[in-house]
Amino acid sequence: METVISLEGVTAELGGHPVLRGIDLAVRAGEVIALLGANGSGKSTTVRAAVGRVPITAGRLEVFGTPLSRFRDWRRIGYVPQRSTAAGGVPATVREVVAAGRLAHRGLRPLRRVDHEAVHRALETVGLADRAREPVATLSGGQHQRVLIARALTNDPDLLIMDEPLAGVDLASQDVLADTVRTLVGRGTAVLLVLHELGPMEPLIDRAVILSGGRVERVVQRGDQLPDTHACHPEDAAEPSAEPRLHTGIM
Ligand SMILES: Nc1ncnc2c1ncn2[C@@H]1O[C@H](COP(=O)(O)OP(=O)(O)OP(=O)(O)O)[C@@H](O)[C@H]1O
Repeated sequence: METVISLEGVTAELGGHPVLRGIDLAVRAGEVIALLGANGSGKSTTVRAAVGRVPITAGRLEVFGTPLSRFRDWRRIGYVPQRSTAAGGVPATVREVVAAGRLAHRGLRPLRRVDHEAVHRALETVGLADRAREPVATLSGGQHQRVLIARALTNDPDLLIMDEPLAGVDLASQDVLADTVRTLVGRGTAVLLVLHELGPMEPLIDRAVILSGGRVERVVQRGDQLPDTHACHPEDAAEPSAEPRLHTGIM
């Protein structure tokens, strides 16, 4: 299987402080990899480094066999950052936000039929084709998340990276997101997820990489015992939430 992304001994600093202290991670075509760990363990920084948003200070980082510094084929990677919204006060429709994902193809030229088809396909994948004409501002948090994922899917990426896609998302939308990931994996797409709770993603995860203090603490293969949530997020244990628990299974 092709290795779509590999990190070897990757280190990175933010604000002059070391944040990643030697991350090893490999994702192959069709795999679903979950990055887990306590708040501040370096999960977001790892995926941001993987898409070139945080410079690495040492180690090797390759995407599709090319060092990141020389990689140019960004259409092959879809990235959904943490805690963003699709609306941002802009009165755009769902279709317009998703169509922005085709800018890499079209620049500022008008969208062609093939672009519209790609947008429609992405909206169908996340179950929002029937909401295409609605303003994004009218969507729920979970639907927003699905719009952002659709935008990341418009170029049929070979690697989809999502930073906490389940955060603040209702259970019904979580199930839709899990179905979306299942569909993508069926097409051979690799998926790298930052998660706090596995929720309905759990049966899809091939490997969980648990970070601690900017290092890989351990790797858990599918079928092996995953840690419980409190082991990953001790701070969560100190403040039990009044919210109903997500169905986390072995997490
Ligand atoms: N812009 C920044 N400047 C300085 N330090 C930062 C910056 N962003 C993050 N950090 C620090 O880097 C460390 C890792 O942060 P990161 O966001 O990668 O963790 P995380 O595992 O994704 O956490 P969470 O689960 O809370 O999202 C933390 O100690 C954080 O305080």
